[in-house]
Amino acid sequence: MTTSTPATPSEALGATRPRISVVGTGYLGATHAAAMAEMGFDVMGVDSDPAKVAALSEGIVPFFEPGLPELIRTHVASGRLHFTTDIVEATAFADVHFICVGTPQARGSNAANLSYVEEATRSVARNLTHDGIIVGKSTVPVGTGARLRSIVAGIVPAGISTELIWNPEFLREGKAVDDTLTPDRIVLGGTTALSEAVMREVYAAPIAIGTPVILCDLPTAELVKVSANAFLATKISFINAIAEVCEAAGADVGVLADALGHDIRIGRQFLNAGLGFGGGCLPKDIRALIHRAGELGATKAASLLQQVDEINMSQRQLVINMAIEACGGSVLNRRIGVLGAAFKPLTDDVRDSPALNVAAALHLRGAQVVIYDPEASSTAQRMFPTLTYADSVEEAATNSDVILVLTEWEEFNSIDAAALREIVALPVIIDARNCLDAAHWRAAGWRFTGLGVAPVALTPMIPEHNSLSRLVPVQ
Ligand SMILES: NC(=O)C1=CN([C@@H]2O[C@H](COP(=O)(O)OP(=O)(O)OC[C@H]3O[C@@H](n4cnc5c(N)ncnc54)[C@H](O)[C@@H]3O)[C@@H](O)[C@H]2O)C=CC1
Ligand SMILES: O=C(O)[C@H]1O[C@H](OP(=O)(O)OP(=O)(O)OC[C@H]2O[C@@H](n3ccc(=O)[nH]c3=O)[C@H](O)[C@@H]2O)[C@H](O)[C@@H](O)[C@@H]1O
Repeated sequence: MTTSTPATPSEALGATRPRISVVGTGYLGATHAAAMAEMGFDVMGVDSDPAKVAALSEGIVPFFEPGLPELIRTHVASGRLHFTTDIVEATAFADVHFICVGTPQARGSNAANLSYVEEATRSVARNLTHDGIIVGKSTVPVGTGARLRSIVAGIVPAGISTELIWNPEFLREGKAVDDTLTPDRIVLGGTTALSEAVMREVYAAPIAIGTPVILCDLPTAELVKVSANAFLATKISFINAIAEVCEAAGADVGVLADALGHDIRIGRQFLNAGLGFGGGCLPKDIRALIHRAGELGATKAASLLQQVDEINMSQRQLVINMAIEACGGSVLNRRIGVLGAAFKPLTDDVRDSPALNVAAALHLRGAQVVIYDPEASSTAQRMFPTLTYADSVEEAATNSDVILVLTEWEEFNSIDAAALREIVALPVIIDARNCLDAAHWRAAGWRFTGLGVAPVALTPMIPEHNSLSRLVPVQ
């Protein structure tokens, strides 16, 4: 890199202020590009999908993410944010190149498919026209950064200096804008003094409000990310395992989770028992970690996470079985109203959605499944075109033999249970996200079942040999 003494870190890259490229403008990249523009940088988003680039260039976000369309429109209009399909244009424009392409689960394996990350990194490196920093943001198995470094070293044009560092992302869909503008932490793996200084300039806004910066080596940065997702997944499977005990013992997992959550060492978040986790990240990230840990001979992590995955997937089967049972042993020709298709509320993302998994499985068993989701009907329709989609809760519920609540959209809390009872064939509801007020539904005459709570009809069991039992009045 430039050896004279630069006034600012970005001047060392030959820029007055680093200009940013974001390669891959999906859920992560589009949000990151918009947030960088919001922080005052000139940004070019690059995507190989021309339709996505065309939409984003017009300020249209091709997926549902609260607050993102406004941010994109603002900065497309301000001229700070551009989109292109041309990597050559982006490498000529920018000094800091964020790699934000997908790392899906490989077909037929638990491993991550790294072909997109590798191709995106290669295309940046081979087209560099001036010194720059390549910043990996995609979630990758440990060891990927080191491998990419050697690839980059072999193809970067002569006379150009570049560094490759890793800066994993922790945003949640549905809260992506806030999470990007005000992250919990900024992890920087494998930086030199120069790249650290440039990244501190890039993240000056969140750093100024106290966001901690964690500097570490490349493998630690890669592992922080997948461990965070693995821990969140473990918390969810833990509570779902305890939910099974609660149900068997007549306890209430919701109350239990609230009580656990008061212990700040545990915390209440990610202790909602129910249908379990899905989405484009948690499932594939724990599987990639199982695979990588296995390759590294780290068998304890692999076997722990294997259990987490198995418990999680068994929740989907549990709900399928509950629906079959509610229909008297077979769902053939029974009408099932499904509320929710997205993998969680506030998104239209249906990648590995537990809701769609359950809905499709029941459809394959001969049920007439009608799905309503406030935002995800179109994405769900693209993935499962043979299922039937409704425009409202009422349409999905009409003549149903059972209703399944599979995504906890806020809207479902304001359903008038009494009015809905009038239009169903049978007033039976399974709340697989434990998000509804059971008392409200039962009072309106519904047979209501949640997960991790004992069936309401059970009478309390008091062992005869317990002398206190004589003191308990018989109801
Ligand atoms: N979605 C999320 O909430 C988060 C995702 N991540 C990670 O970020 C990465 C991206 O995830 P998503 O944004 O969800 O995926 P996505 O599938 O929504 O977006 C990836 C984008 O990259 C584009 N692309 C692929 N190869 C390309 C190339 N060579 N050049 C230019 N564009 C290319 C695709 O067309 C697509 O638009 C993954 O590793 C994921 O694990 C990390 C944190 C949060
Ligand atoms: O790597 C990623 O892509 C991201 O993955 C998750 O974010 P996200 O996939 O958007 O969704 P979460 O909010 O984590 O929810 C994941 C799944 O867990 C389920 N969940 C969540 C919480 C809970 O208590 N119970 C539960 O079943 C949700 O319904 C959902 O299906 C992480 O929370 C982010 O920090 C991370 O950046």
